[in-house]
Parts: sequence; C-alpha cells; structure tokens
Amino acid sequence: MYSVELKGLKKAYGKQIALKELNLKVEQGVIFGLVGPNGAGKSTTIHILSGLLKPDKGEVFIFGEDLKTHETSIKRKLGVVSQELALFENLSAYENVSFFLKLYGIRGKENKLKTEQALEYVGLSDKAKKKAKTFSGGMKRRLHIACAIAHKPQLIIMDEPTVGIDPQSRNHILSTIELLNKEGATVIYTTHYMEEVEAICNPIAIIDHGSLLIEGSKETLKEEIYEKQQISLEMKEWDENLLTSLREVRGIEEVAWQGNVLELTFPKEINCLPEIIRKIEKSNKEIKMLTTKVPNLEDVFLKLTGRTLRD
Ligand SMILES: Nc1ncnc2c1ncn2[C@@H]1O[C@H](COP(=O)(O)OP(=O)(O)OP(=O)(O)O)[C@@H](O)[C@H]1O
Repeated sequence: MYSVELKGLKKAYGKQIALKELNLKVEQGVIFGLVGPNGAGKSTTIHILSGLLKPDKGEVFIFGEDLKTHETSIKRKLGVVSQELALFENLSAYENVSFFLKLYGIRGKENKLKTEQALEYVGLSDKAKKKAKTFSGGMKRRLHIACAIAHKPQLIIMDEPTVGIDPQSRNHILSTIELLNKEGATVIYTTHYMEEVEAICNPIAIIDHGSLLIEGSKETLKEEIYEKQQISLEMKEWDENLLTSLREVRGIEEVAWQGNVLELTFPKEINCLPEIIRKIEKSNKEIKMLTTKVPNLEDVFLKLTGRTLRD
C-alpha cells in the first residue's frame, strides 16, 4: 500500500491550469522530495492533499483510503506544515502545542506527554513557557512544526518549512524531519533548496507545468539524465601536442582546459580513461590529480526544466 497515490489530478484557477494531469505514488516510510520551479503546481498539490482544496478531476488515496469519502479518518493520520504560520502569539509554546492536540481530542496525561515530546523534537523544551510572540522567525517555524506533528501523524506534509530562517533553526528542522521519519512517518517535502533535497530526500519527483516530469531515487535520476562522463585532469604542464593526441582518443567528444586543468568529455558507455592515461604517459607529462565530475540534482533539474530550482 502506498502512503499517497494521486491519479489524474487536475486543477485550474479560472483559465490558469495549475495541475494538468498529475499522477504520483509515494511509498511508505520515505522522505519524498517534491520539487519544481515556481508555479509548477507544488502548493496546489499539497493543498489538495491536505483537504484545503478540491481537485477538478482525479483521485487522492492516502494509506489506501479515498480522500473524498474518508476525509475525517485521513486527517487524523496527517500532519501539515503549511507556509503560513498558525500560532497564538499570546499563548506560550506549551499552550500552543497543547491546544492543537485538543483539536484531535487528545487531553489529560496524553496531551501533556505529547506536548512535551513535540517541543523536544523541535528543540524548544527550554522555551516551553515563553509566549510565541517573543520567538524569532525560526523558533516560530519550529513551534509551528511541533503543533503539526504532536499528534504523531503517519504522513507529514511540509511546504517549504525552511524559507527565510536562520541556519540553526534550519538544521534543527532538518534533523527533526529525519527523526520523525526514523520513527516511521512518511514525509512529503517541498523546498527551493536543492541541497536540502540532496541531504534528506529520497526518492524525489520533479514536476513542472502541472505534470510529473520524472520520479525515482536520486541515484537513478542522476544516472538516467547524465549521458556523458566528464573528468578533470590537473596537469603539472601540458602542450598543444598533448591536446591533439587526446582529441584522437576513440569516443572523446570534447577536450577543454582552464589553466592547468584539462576537462575531457566522453559518452557514458565508452570508457576512454585507459587510452587517455596511455596518451599522457606517452607525452611524458605528469597528472597531479584526476577527478570525475559527479552530476548533482541541480544538473538533473536544469536539464529537465531548463531552470535552476531557485530561478
Ligand atoms: N489562487 C490562485 N488563483 C489563480 N492562479 C493560481 C492560484 N494559486 C496558484 N495559481 C497558479 O497556478 C499555478 C501553480 O501554482 P502553485 O502555487 O501550485 O505552484 P508552486 O509550484 O507551489 O509554485 P511556488 O514554487 O512559486 O510556490 C501557477 O501558475 C500559479 O500562478
């Protein structure tokens, strides 16, 4: 059973099509990165998943249940960290979390226990008695997360939870997500920071113009997208004769240089390296260092969408 299954989701705001026909499956127990350029349809998808918005067409299944017919039971399993903060400024951190738990019917001892645990998860235990209005932006964001996850949801949906906050709170949030995931929660995570996706998400889905472009493990995406191999050779010295002989290596596509570094490109399926090494030895030149360019997710994203994630 999938934690989330979206089938043929369509949504338009007037003439503006936000989701063309989105199909997506999220396995249980993963931190699923949902990324896409501005206007790709991520927030629309998340709003539909959280029941805030109805799709024009298509189906949403959460843990096998249809969102249309099982909204109440699904909502108990769901924790949504939206972009908008929903906190009571004049209540303490403890009172805020406790209030949200009461909305789920959690009272008494269990309420106390879960409130304390949630504050601990986000690193605010020592600020439990302080009013939300005295908190920095990053601390408010962490409190907001505590409120959303205190009832121990099986599925946590996070819409850019680290935008515009200090590095300390950001690191706290990332490790909270990893902790919640280790304890069994599935997390759907959207962000404009590709380094966060690299650090905590797997698998990922890239969407654009309201449709899925690609979905898979980070490793598979890099492998599939990257058709070329690139190596850099830092040379003690090199000359034109060496460049000419490297250009003759079977399969080589490009020989470029920057200072003392030669950059060679060849197709993934041809191993040009032994021949390259032979040519260099023959020329009596010395390699100081050899590095392989490893593609990153930003390369994958750029190739598929024509933009960088933060464009
Ligand atoms: N309330 C609305 N009214 C009209 N158009 C909207 C509305 N909300 C979103 N859209 C449009 O729908 C498309 C998808 O928007 P959505 O907010 O889902 O994208 P996104 O991927 O979350 O973008 P971002 O990364 O900028 O948050 C965009 O073209 C957007 O302009």
